Amino acid sequence: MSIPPDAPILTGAAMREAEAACAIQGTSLSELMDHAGAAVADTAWRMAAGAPILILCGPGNNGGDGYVAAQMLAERGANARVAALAEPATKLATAARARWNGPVETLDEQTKPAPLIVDALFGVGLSRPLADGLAATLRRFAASRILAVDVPSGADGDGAKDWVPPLPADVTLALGALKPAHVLLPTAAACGRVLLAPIGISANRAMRSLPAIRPAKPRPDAHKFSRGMVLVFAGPMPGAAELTAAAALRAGAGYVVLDGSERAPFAAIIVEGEDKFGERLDDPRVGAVVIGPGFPAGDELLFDVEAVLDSGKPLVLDAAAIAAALPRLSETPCKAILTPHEGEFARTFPQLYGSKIDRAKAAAVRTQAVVVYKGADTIIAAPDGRVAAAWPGSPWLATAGTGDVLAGACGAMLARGGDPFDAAVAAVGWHIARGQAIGPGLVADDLVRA
Ligand SMILES: NC(=O)C1=CN([C@@H]2O[C@H](COP(=O)(O)OP(=O)(O)OC[C@H]3O[C@@H](n4cnc5c(N)ncnc54)[C@H](OP(=O)(O)O)[C@@H]3O)[C@@H](O)[C@H]2O)[C@H](O)CC1
Ligand SMILES: [K+]
Repeated sequence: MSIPPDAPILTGAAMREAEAACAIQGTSLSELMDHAGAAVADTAWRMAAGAPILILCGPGNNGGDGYVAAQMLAERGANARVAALAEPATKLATAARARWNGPVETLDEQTKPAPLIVDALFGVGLSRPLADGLAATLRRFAASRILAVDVPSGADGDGAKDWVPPLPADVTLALGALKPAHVLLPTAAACGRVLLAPIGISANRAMRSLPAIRPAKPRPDAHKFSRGMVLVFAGPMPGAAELTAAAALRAGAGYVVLDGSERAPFAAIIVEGEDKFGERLDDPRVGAVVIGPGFPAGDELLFDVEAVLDSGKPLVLDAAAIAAALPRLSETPCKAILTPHEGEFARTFPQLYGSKIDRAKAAAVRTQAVVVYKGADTIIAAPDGRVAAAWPGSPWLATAGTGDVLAGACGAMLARGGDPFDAAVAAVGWHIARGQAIGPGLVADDLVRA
């Protein structure tokens, strides 16, 4: 599974806006469909490598892309058949079908498979789950190679419904931009390798996939404090904060202080008693404070979180510290990153609806903080509407303690100064890169070892 890095992500509504802007600038929808169909034909041609191809066409413009591709493949000499679910229901799809010179079979349980199936049944216009009979028909093709046009049919393009496409794709060709369905579970797992075909629209880039991961080199004149000083506050379970502190150092902080713990995970980490925490908050060299790892919810934490908020320092709030800070966050002017996992998010923001992206964005607006909504499909959202989607990440990170490590990496990136959204993106990228590099057998401690 893979996703093109730093690629725009558009919802169905944003896609329609981009189409409309294209039309105003003189590019017709039918030209966009020609570009889409050509990209589908090209990808199918390579995937089939001379083997027969069956193109499944739906009633809308997704089906239109399928007819255009079928005609282009036939003109290239490919052995291409077309099976349709219904008559074309749009002008564009009707015109595309009229251009297809071959026969159109009826798609049903008798339809003979082919080594490559092009799924052009439904794209971003799907409005309800697929009928059971159609889903069963599609499952019969599971042994073939599958190329999905725009999204695997049955997926909600906006990722707001958890409908699972019955025919998972080997390759999904996203048209014009990625869609939320490509980066959010459960649909992301059905997309296989996602490729992006430019079709001529210009996409808003506020929402993007994670950029390619490049480790940032320290400046030639760097010293330990210019690289950022991180203060980690340990709770009653100090092992978690030790991981956090070690991760901050490993992710590039020049100096890390761990308050409230007795053990230093590395000799280079300064350990101090809990009573020193207030004093340290006044240390002007502290570039970021991380609080939450190893804390159960409680008043004691509330007091410390208040102190951090009063200090005005950039901060990373994890686990129980998120709920403790919530009442004051939006009116406290500070740079903050919140790192809730699914359960913490649901408890903290129970009244948010829509896709995981919609909910992360709403939480960022509500708290005026950057929200790293963790999971296999981590979403990073800023209050100004920027979003980065981290799918497919690394499945090896699904193990205890990796969240503590991520909080430390966020602290390190935040302590450098600069924008908290960029810091969170860099931290998530660093975390995934380590997870991918270590792979099988990963335990959280490995992420902070050399
Ligand atoms: N965005 C662009 O710039 C371009 C996109 N292109 C392609 O167009 C599709 C989106 O096309 P659209 O026509 O809006 O929608 P679909 O083709 O996905 O499907 C809509 C039709 O399907 C019917 N429908 C919806 N849900 C179901 C269902 N569960 N079962 C059966 N039928 C369903 C729907 O009928 P309604 O009853 O809901 O009215 C429509 O008939 C995009 O994904 C790209 O592939 C073009 O290439 C142009 C550029
Ligand atoms: K499709």
